[in-house]
Amino acid sequence: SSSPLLQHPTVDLKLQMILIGDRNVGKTCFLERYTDDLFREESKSTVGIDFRIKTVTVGGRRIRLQIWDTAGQERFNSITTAYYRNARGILLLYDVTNPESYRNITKWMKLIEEYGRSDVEVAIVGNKADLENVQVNTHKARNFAENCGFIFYETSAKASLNVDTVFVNLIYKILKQIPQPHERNPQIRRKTMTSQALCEDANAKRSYKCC
Ligand SMILES: Nc1nc2c(ncn2[C@@H]2O[C@H](COP(=O)(O)OP(=O)(O)OP(=O)(O)O)[C@@H](O)[C@H]2O)c(=O)[nH]1
Repeated sequence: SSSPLLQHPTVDLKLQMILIGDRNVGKTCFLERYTDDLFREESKSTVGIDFRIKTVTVGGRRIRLQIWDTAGQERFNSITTAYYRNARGILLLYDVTNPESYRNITKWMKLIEEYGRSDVEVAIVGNKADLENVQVNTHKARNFAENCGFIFYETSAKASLNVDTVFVNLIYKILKQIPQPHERNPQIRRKTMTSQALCEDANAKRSYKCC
């Protein structure tokens, strides 16, 4: 059996992310577009939890992503919330043609607050933006997300709109919290640690109560 280093000779970092949101908003399709660049009209409802792996290079760092896809049905919450605590990034999806899925964002945020890491980075994602009968106001949704300090995008898994962009932006935000591994130069090391300490302080003060 080879060492983990030999198995992943080029990976600098492993990150876990999780997709949450109401059933049928397109979480599985969104993830499949990202990892396999495909789209299914007949996507099956997720039972419990599933994951996919993707390796990407962001900011010059090779990152192995483990991305969890959860069932939107409430009866699975006791299973899926157990995966929140290892996730550095959460993608909270709603369907732009379904106002109820947007209103339920606050319910999902309560679960993030209860089960997630205090320094988790969140993206609010309005999916199915390819459809014509959009019912959720883009500006209101964006304002809401940005007031919470979250990333915001409208996306389409079907038309392949902004799917990569959401992940890249989220990864950049997460990387800001993680010191670079070039710790040989003490000058750089001190700087990195200071900025990380500042980040941690800012995160400690952050609360979703603003929303
Ligand atoms: N038009 C359009 N349809 C989409 C898009 N994304 C997903 N769908 C459709 O929406 C339906 C539900 O997609 P899923 O990915 O299974 O939804 P989910 O959020 O994973 O659902 P659960 O597993 O039940 O929580 C499927 O019929 C998809 O084809 C999109 O961007 N545009």
